[in-house]
Amino acid sequence: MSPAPSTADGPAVVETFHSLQGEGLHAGRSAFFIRLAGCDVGCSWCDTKHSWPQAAHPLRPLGELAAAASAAAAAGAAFVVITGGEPLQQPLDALCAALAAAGLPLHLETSGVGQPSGRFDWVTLSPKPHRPPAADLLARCDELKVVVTSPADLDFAEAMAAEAVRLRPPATPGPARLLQPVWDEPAARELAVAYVRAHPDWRLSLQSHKWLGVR
Ligand SMILES: C[S@@+](CC[C@H](N)C(=O)[O-])C[C@H]1O[C@@H](n2cnc3c(N)ncnc32)[C@H](O)[C@@H]1O
Ligand SMILES: Nc1nc2[nH]cc(C(=O)O)c2c(=O)[nH]1
Ligand code: SF4
Ligand SMILES: [Mg+2]
Repeated sequence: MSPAPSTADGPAVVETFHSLQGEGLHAGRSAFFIRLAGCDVGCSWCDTKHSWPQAAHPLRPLGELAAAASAAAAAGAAFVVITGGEPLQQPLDALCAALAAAGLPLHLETSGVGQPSGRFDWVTLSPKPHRPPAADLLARCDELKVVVTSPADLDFAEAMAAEAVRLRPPATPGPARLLQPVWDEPAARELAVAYVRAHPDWRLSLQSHKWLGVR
């Protein structure tokens, strides 16, 4: 009989699921999600507050997560999304190395608060005004996805986009620019829609999974 898998080498995980990417430039594509536990960023409108206490969630063995990602790949997932909680609050090198066995691109959803680690094919940075992101994430991210609750968030979004460009070598394209209205607030939706209509560098990101009622 083989020994029970060790959890000592795995991260604390809230949930894993196979759905469609609901947000950002890859919205609408089949994706396997790994939601890591732990976040101390404290966004008042966070839709995942149950993920905040890391110790409330079980450690999952790396081999089990890699096997789940491989099964999702066989079932049609086009990429793996590591989200949370705040994924940068756990070390990601070993997790990314283990997930390579599934052969899927790895995407990261992060606020940029924490210690950058791991190797990713796509980085979504959703910076928060009260906890500015690490400069290396801003310099490397593929998309900038700013949650909009008030007009000040639009100024913050422009400042983050300008900084992301400033931190890159000359003539390097900046990240894709997305505004995501905070969920279920019509005034925030109107603000984001009006801004994108007048600013062609920006595009709207809706949390389409919530509109669809899927995970
Ligand atoms: C739950 S967070 C996890 C990843 C990471 N902690 C972060 O904030 O980017 C996933 C995404 O959902 C966004 N988000 C969280 N709560 C939201 C809400 N109520 N409305 C719209 N977007 C939200 C975050 O800004 C982030 O882009
Ligand atoms: N379908 C779906 N797409 C998502 N994109 C980012 C998510 C997240 O919570 O990070 C998320 C999520 O929770 N569900
Ligand atoms: S950083 Fe992400 S997970 Fe943490 S509180 Fe903010 S939205 Fe929620
Ligand atoms: Mg979500």
